[in-house]
Amino acid sequence: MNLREKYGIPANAVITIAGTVGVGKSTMTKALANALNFRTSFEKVDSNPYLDKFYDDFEKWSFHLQIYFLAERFKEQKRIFEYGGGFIQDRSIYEDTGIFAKMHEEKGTMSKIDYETYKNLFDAMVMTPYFPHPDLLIYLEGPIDDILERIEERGRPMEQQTPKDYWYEMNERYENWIDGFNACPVLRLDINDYDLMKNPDTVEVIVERISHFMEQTSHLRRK
Ligand SMILES: Nc1ncnc2c1ncn2[C@@H]1O[C@H](COP(=O)(O)OP(=O)(O)O)[C@@H](O)[C@H]1O
Ligand SMILES: Nc1ncnc2c1ncn2[C@H]1C[C@H](O)[C@@H](COP(=O)(O)O)O1
Repeated sequence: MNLREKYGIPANAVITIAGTVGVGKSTMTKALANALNFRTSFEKVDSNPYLDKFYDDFEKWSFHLQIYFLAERFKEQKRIFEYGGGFIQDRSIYEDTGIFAKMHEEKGTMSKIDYETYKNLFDAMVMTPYFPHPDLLIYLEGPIDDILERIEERGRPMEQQTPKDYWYEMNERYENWIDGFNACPVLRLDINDYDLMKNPDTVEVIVERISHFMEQTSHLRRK
């Protein structure tokens, strides 16, 4: 019996992993998909044609990048629901607008007109009764200094060259955003409560928590 069966997680569940850059979403996505025998939906970083340019010049490339991410995530969303679920998704579509686009608009590195155009498109595509929300959003959180260390260790040059204040501000925005998020049930996990790198078996504890949480919130989920 695999962990999904052992803990009664529905085979068609869609679980999305949210949290700031470097917190451990991809690592968690792989571990959970492996434990539950689910498919994965990853953000493509290396093949993103705008990301490097964006980090070089936020003002010039913010709009292009947001449109690119929106299209990519929407395609992934379609793929997930065409398979009938059974997916772990690395980052939710809600973070694009709730964190990134909003932050750049408020900092002045995305124009108000571009933001409005982007937001209208996002709302028309996503915030409709026809858009299926995930069954669960797992929010990863932890001390910002630990997260900065992880960004450093991972060593993506574009992120290394970005001032630390950018990551501090993003983390703060995440904490405020998650407190008001209500598109689907949220399970918050502290990154210091598990260590999937040193001890991969801790994934079972997380699966158990997911199972317990999904049982408690089953009345809130899509049928
Ligand atoms: N539990 C952990 N302990 C130590 N390092 C970790 C842990 N989880 C992830 N990492 C490391 O932190 C970095 C960022 O993790 P990643 O999963 O890529 O984050 P994200 O997808 O949220 O940006 C990677 O180098 C990864 O190996
Ligand atoms: N919507 C986004 N706008 C700007 N930058 C974004 C967006 N989504 C992801 N990113 C960036 C942040 C990181 O540099 C990479 C990958 O994110 P990660 O949290 O490491 O998976 O893309």
